[in-house]
Amino acid sequence: MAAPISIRSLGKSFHGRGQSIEALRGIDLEIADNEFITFVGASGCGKSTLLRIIAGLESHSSGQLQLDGQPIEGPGRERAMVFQHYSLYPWLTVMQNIKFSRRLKVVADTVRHDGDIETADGRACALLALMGLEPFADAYPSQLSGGMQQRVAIARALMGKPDILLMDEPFGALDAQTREVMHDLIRHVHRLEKSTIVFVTHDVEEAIYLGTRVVLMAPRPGRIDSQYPVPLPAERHQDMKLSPEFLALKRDILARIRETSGMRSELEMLEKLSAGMRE
Ligand SMILES: Nc1ncnc2c1ncn2[C@@H]1O[C@H](COP(=O)(O)OP(=O)(O)OP(=O)(O)O)[C@@H](O)[C@H]1O
Repeated sequence: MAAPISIRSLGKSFHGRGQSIEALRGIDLEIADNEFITFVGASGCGKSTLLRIIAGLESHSSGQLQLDGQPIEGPGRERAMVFQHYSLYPWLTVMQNIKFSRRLKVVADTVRHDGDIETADGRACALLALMGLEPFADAYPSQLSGGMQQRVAIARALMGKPDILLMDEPFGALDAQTREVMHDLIRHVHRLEKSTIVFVTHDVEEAIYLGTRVVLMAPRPGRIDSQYPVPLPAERHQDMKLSPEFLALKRDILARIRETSGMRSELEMLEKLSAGMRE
C-alpha cells in the first residue's frame, strides 16, 4: 500500500561562497496514496530540489515533511528514484542491472535466505516482461537505445516494490516517439504496481497526459504557484492530447508559466522594441 506524503511550510536554502539561494519557500502539499502527481515550472523553480528532499537525498531547511505520518530523515526502501540519465552499470547485463539493488540487500543481510533470492528472481522476470525487456535480458546497456535503457532504470527502481516512485525528467533525453511509448508504459506501470508517482518535467503536455494533478511551481524563490486537476479519465490514449479539455489546460498552464517566469514581460519588451524599429 502506497503511503501519503505530507509537506508543510517547507523551505530550503543553499549556502555557499558567501551566497545564499532560497530554492524553496512555504511549500504546502499533500500527495495521496496511488496518486500520479506531476510538477512543471520554469527552470530553477526548485522542482528537482523538492523531489530530492522527498527522496531523502537532500535535507530541508524549515518546515515539515512526513511519509505516512513519520518524518522523512533520509532515503528509504519505500521510495525509489529514476533520473534523466540512465545511471545503469555498463558492466552488468539488463537482468543483472535490474536485480542489482536487490542483490545489495541480500548480501547485506546477515542470514541469507534462498527463498529471498527466488522471490527476487521471480520479481525481476516479471519486471522484465512488464517493461518489454525480455529479448534484452542478456544485453549490456551500451547495446540498447536510450528508451530501452530507461526501461531498465525504471525496472530496477521498481525491483524493491517501492510505495513511491520519484521521477526527475526521466524521458527528457528521449525522442518524441519514444517518449509517447514511455508515457503509455509508465501509466500502465502505475496501474499495475499501484505506487504513488511524483514526476518532474519541463514538458507541459507530458505533465497533463501522465498526471491526475499538475503542480505548477514558480521561481525566485521556488514555490507552488497553482495546481490543476487533470480532467481526463484514468484510462488514457494519445488522441486525448487533441481534445478541447486537454488543449485548454495546456494553454492555461503555458500562459501561467510565461507569467511566473518573467517570459511574458520579456516578450512584451521585444514586441515594443520591434514596433519601435518599424516606426
Ligand atoms: N546543490 C546546490 N547548491 C546550490 N544551489 C543549488 C543546488 N541545487 C539547486 N540549487 C539552486 O536551487 C534553485 C532550484 O534548483 P532546482 O534544480 O531544484 O530547479 P529546477 O526547477 O529543478 O530547475 P531545472 O528545471 O532547470 O532542472 C536554483 O536556483 C539552483 O541553482
